[in-house]
Amino acid sequence: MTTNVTEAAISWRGVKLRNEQFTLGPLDIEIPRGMVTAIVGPNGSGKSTLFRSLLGLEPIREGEATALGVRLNGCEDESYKREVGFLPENPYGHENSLTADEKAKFASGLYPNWDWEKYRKLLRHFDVDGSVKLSKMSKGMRRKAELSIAMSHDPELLLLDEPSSGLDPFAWKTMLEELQRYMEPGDRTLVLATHILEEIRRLADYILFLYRGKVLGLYEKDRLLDDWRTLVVQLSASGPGIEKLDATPGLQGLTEAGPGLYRLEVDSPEQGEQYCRACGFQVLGIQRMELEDILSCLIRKEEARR
Ligand SMILES: Nc1ncnc2c1ncn2[C@@H]1O[C@H](COP(=O)(O)OP(=O)(O)OP(=O)(O)O)[C@@H](O)[C@H]1O
Repeated sequence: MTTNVTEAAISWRGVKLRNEQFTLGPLDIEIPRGMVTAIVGPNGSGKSTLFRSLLGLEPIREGEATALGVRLNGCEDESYKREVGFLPENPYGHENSLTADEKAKFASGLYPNWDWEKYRKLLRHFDVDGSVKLSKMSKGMRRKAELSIAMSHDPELLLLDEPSSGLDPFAWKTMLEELQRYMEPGDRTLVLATHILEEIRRLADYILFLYRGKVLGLYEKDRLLDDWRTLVVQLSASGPGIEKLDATPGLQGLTEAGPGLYRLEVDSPEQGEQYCRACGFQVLGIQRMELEDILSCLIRKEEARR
């Protein structure tokens, strides 16, 4: 799968990761550079596994994977990791006894671009006291501290696994502001896994849908929300039958909503509507689709294929 963006920050070709219970892939994806990509998918679809593979924590044994131009299979190139910031889904237990400042001190030794001023500014903006032990912080406070640390070397690639988990609405707003500021120079790439639709609406340029370890699609968010519509169509007893509906241009999903009444999910609504009218069907309504409905439709399609 390719986007229309020529340069990719992350590129997978036939990548497969496997353990006893789970297979992720094969993945063929290009995540565009300089953009925000949200990875969206139900629990257990492989979002965190995918992040771990980018950090070398899950070995890639099949396929070709590159990130920031570096080949990741068997990668010993630590310089790549200096350009990456990572916020894991769950905090690391072995860091519990550290204060945020102590963890930051450790990180400052790993990242040549570490910026103490940036770190302090982020802590101030998030209202976190860096002298408190991570284990003594509330869940949200720790999240904010760890996010500040992940961003303080101004990484070229920022990977955030459910960053807003535990954040209150004010902290969430601060996080959005900081992430938007991070993207401002134009050459940074942010990839985040999230279940928060509002976060996707506000931040994402692209959406990568994952389901049961498979990619259902990589879409430009604005196009996706513009293009996908629900058409409600009434068939008449004397007119053409349901088999005609199956040929609707851009048809993604079709459900019966009542006697002779059908709900069509389409990704080319104008052609779909024209076609339905030309067939003599009555188009009773056209509605934009929400992200969750688009994801449900893609999942139903994938389930039908399995
Ligand atoms: N139906 C299931 N029941 C139990 N475990 C599952 C199921 N489906 C997948 N898993 C497990 O989920 C793991 C993949 O999870 P991963 O953390 O990468 O997903 P995720 O998309 O980040 O999920 P979450 O949204 O819950 O954080 C696999 O190791 C697999 O064993």
